[in-house]
Amino acid sequence: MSQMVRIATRKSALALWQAEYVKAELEKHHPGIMVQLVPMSTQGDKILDTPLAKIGGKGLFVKELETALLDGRADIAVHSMKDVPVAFPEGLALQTICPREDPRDAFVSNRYASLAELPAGAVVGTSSLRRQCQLKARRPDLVIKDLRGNVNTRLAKLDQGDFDAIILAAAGLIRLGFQQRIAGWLAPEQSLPANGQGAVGIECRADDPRIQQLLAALHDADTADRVLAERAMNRRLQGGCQVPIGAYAELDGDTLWLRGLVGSLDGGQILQAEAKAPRQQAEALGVQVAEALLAQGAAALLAAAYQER
Ligand SMILES: NCc1[nH]cc(CCC(=O)O)c1CC(=O)O
Repeated sequence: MSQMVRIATRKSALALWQAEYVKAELEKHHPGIMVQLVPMSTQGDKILDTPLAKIGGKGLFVKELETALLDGRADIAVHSMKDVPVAFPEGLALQTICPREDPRDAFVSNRYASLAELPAGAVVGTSSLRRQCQLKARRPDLVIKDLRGNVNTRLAKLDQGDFDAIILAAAGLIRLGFQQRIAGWLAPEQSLPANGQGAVGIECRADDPRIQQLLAALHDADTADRVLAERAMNRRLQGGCQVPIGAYAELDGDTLWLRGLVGSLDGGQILQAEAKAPRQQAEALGVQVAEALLAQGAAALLAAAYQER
């Protein structure tokens, strides 16, 4: 009998792209396998009019998918690692991390070629506190407005003229075929990416060796070690909620280089720390960079960001 795998996925274009990608990879590595998508709506998709940080943060995008796994309605769930809370539920495993797409933030505008070209008072759309604080630190003269919705919705709002520019993850734009809309890339020095940005992870039941065996072929160890360090940093700094934190790791041979950032919402204060370690010590590296940020006062900034919501 042929193997069957059911993929729980959100219905947004990006989520469906990622699920189709995993389906195609499974079919490539395991000829004859049957793969089925099980699309579902999550709280994060239903509530579109409120800033994410106010309604409980990123976990809203994954909870329904995880329930489907635990109920046996699906075998795997495909996530943007950025949206997966750092505290992980019991009974589930997230061991498979696919090769990372471009992790940078992208500048998208119909009028201006770069951030530097934006005039004072220009309106920039982003809903991420991380992007907001780094943007305000660099350009306090800009007006930052909240921008929710999936990638297509955000582009539509830009095209309607609601914003002079918007900032989005390059990965989502590239995956959906909107690469030509990227006017400029923000280097990590300008906008340190979120932990896991650009990486797709596959979650399954912890006690499902059949599925785990099938997934092994899709795993990318380089991406996994980078994301492990990034998530360890976020975990040491707090829990799950949306906060102005950047965490970005690169690999040079077998050496991981992790950079971390915590900011105030108004961009008035930006704390930064970085360290290097052998890739085998990814988690310890994350904790080390987090502690360097805490030593500079990160806890107070995060508490203030939490209060303001
Ligand atoms: N928070 C929504 C979300 N989750 C993952 C991506 C982009 C793709 C990725 O980072 O893998 C996006 C959109 C964005 O931030 O612009």
